[in-house]
Amino acid sequence: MDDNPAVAQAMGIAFRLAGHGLDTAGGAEEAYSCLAARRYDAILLDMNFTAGRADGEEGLACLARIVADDPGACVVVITAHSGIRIAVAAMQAGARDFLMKPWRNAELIAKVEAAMARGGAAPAGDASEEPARLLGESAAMQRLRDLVRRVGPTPAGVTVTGPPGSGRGLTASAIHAASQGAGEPPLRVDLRDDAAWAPLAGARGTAILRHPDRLDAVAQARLLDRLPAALRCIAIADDCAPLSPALRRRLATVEVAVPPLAARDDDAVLLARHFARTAAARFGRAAVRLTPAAEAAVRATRWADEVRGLALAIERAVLLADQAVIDAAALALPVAAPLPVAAEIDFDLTGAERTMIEAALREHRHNVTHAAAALGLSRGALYRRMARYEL
Ligand SMILES: Nc1ncnc2c1ncn2[C@@H]1O[C@H](COP(=O)(O)OP(=O)(O)OP(=O)(O)O)[C@@H](O)[C@H]1O
Repeated sequence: MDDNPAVAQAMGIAFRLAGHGLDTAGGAEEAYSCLAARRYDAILLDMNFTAGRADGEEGLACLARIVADDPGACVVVITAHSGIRIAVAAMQAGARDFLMKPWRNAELIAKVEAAMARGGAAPAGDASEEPARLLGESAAMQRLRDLVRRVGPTPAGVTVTGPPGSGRGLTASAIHAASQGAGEPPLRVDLRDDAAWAPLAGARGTAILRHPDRLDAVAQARLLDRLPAALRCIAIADDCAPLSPALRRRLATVEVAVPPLAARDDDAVLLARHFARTAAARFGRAAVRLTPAAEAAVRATRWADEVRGLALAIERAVLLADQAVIDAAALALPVAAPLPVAAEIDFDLTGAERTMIEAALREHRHNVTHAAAALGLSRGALYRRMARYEL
């Protein structure tokens, strides 16, 4: 991760010549997106990525987040020649090694290979699963990540609640990845399916149990009987209320509530960019960018099926895009809401425009210059529309 494309390009060549692949990210958001999409053997992290900064604080914050999400991550930090103090702080914070700029390619490759070899153990979690990294910079998501880190290492029964599609499964996986048993894949059981209960007999390690709240009282009592004492349980439910007190004690010592997208500030846009990036890579497309109007639409939409609904809309738009951009029209909103019958269809473009402008103004704290840029309008054009809609 380096904000200087020339550095990233030079390192890319050096690594390819040494027989390794290298993905590059120009900033923290892109780096987290890459790390959420696949597992990496090593991460090279520049310690300053805003022009003019040299205190290493950005890099240290990024390192703390990477290591907190995956304590086994192999991070090698890159500092300027004068940055020995920053390098020491990074080593104390969990980096495996550091490299000074300017670097020699042979030293760069040797350090990264040695750091990987020192790690020894396989990455946390099951390598066949997607990494359990919860993206989002909102206060609500930071609280969720904190809670995951606190309850993950304990043996407590945890129930993850929230709206379907909001990331409950990913959160359950993140709790497992933060636990002592992270090296072993969890047993996954959809409790609605009687036939899927069999592996619970004598099971050890961790089980991720879906939908205990959909069981009736008799089935809940049967489940309680079947759960071996040594099994750590992470449940996923719409709500804890339907659980009997006894089952609640076993499965929901702690409830971890995943917030709906609507409570996550600007995270929908960040996730949309992430899904555009991963979908483009998956479908073999060149990088696809969302226009400011598309981002405003993402922000203003109440996504049916939450994050999953948003991901679906972005993936479809990437597939259908004939250029390297996704505009608001390509999102085909509203996404997963049932289509209204003909008499109810509201072709109110004016209302949609007003909503988007309101969202952009809110987002940019009524800074007209920034809101206009986000909407792809000139300041004058935005002022005219604000006057028209009496905003
Ligand atoms: N914060 C997040 N960061 C990155 N990806 C996310 C995030 N939240 C959800 N996703 C992705 O969105 C999709 C839906 O999430 P997930 O399957 O965890 O939802 P869920 O709440 O378990 O849904 P359901 O219970 O209906 O199956 C997944 O592909 C998941 O990786």
